Amino acid sequence: MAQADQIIAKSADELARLIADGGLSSTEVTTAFLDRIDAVDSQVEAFLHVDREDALKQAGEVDNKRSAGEALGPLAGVPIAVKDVLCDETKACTCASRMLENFRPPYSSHVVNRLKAADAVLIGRTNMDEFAMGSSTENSGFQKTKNPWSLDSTPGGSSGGSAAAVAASMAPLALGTDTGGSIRQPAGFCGIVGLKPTYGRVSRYGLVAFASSLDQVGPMSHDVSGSARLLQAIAGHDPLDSTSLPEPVPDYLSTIDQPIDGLRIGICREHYGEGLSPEVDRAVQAAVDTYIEQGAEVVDVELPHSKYSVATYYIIAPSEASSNLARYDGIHYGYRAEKFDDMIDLYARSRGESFGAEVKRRIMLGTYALSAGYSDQYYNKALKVRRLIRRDFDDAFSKVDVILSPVTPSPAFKIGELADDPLAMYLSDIYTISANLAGIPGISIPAGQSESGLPIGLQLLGPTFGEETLFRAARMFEQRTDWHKQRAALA
Ligand SMILES: NC(=O)C[C@H](N)C(=O)O
Repeated sequence: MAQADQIIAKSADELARLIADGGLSSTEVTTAFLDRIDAVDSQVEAFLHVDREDALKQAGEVDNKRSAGEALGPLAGVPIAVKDVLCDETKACTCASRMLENFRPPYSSHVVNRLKAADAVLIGRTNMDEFAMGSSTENSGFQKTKNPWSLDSTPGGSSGGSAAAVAASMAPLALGTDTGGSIRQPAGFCGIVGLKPTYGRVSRYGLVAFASSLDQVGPMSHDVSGSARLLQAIAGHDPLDSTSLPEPVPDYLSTIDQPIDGLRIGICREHYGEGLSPEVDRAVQAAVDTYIEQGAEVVDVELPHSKYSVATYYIIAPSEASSNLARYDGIHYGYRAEKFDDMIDLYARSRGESFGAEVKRRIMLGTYALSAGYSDQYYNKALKVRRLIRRDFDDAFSKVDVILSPVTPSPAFKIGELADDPLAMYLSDIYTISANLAGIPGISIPAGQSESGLPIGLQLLGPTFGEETLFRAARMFEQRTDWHKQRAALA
């Protein structure tokens, strides 16, 4: 194997350690990943923007710091792909929308600043569903990202570019965002690890808002240690986000290899009914057996309101989106229509010409749900159901440490398969959405493969601030299996 092939096959944790010890320079590592992008991204289309020179400059700075004996951050020299919804003042931030095609943010997001402070190399900006609305990355205003395991399948979404970048070994780490499953679902479809943190664990400052009470930024990687290392760098209180919480951040990496004695795994029987593909069902049952072999106890839990989670989400998320996206009016910033009659016409044309169909659908749904005379019936009622969903989880976590479930009802669907059926697309988030409504953390880990060779994910949900438990429990599975070592066979 050539040196570059060996580098891109390594996990983020191995790379971080090798660079820190001087076994590899960041320039070597970054070059290997940039070359991989050059070789395969024309097939995968995971990136919207890669600046080779800039990435190598960042890598060179890390190498110089190292040779000067200066202290290095925890991600020193490790390349990371960033979803194009997180502001970086040195780059355009498009949210994969024509509306923001030329938008250069005047400031950087908290997480981008944290990555820079951790000495990471920001290698490129990844594709996504427009404004994070979607589950397949087909709603991007620019390109359709392919699943590296099967180029005619979607990578999931909305963080499909980030998931595909990691799965295709174009970056060892990526940042995604998760409003209703947008980290966990693409991680599941692409055979990688993805974690949605507790709401408030990671600052949303500089994250372009979709649904502010649900959005969280989180890590994506090949294995659990990569996500733990990345979360460590971005978690913690930020006074610039009033919803960020001052809870201390544990040292995730130091406990990750400690198995949880007598782990209590909650299973909700309702998760295993109609609509679940037999292949996913089998993989999840096999995962349960793997835990039982390690002394875990399986406990039935009830989540009686989770059947309302998709309906609840598709009122609350579009309502917040309709308000958040009101700022794109063609005047303040963003796309402006060339021809218009008056101000109202300018608003209408600018929005009409630059937003895609799904964004328009969500704005209309949300505006309707919030409108006078309907808000009690829809929005306010959805808030009450959200509270009940949260309460179900509180009850469940008084009995168990984690709740185990599929990530999605089936492995990755084909490009175009659900594109004309928004409801079917919304249902692909059925297992992930309730965690966002409840604000709790969830992790998706590789746990199997379908007969046609597509990855199958496993989800573990934890109580508020239970990320450490999730990492340890996920690592117990990883130590007994090698799904996380499988790589997509791209030429
Ligand atoms: N943004 C997300 O978390 C994904 C979800 N499928 C949505 O379209 O809202």
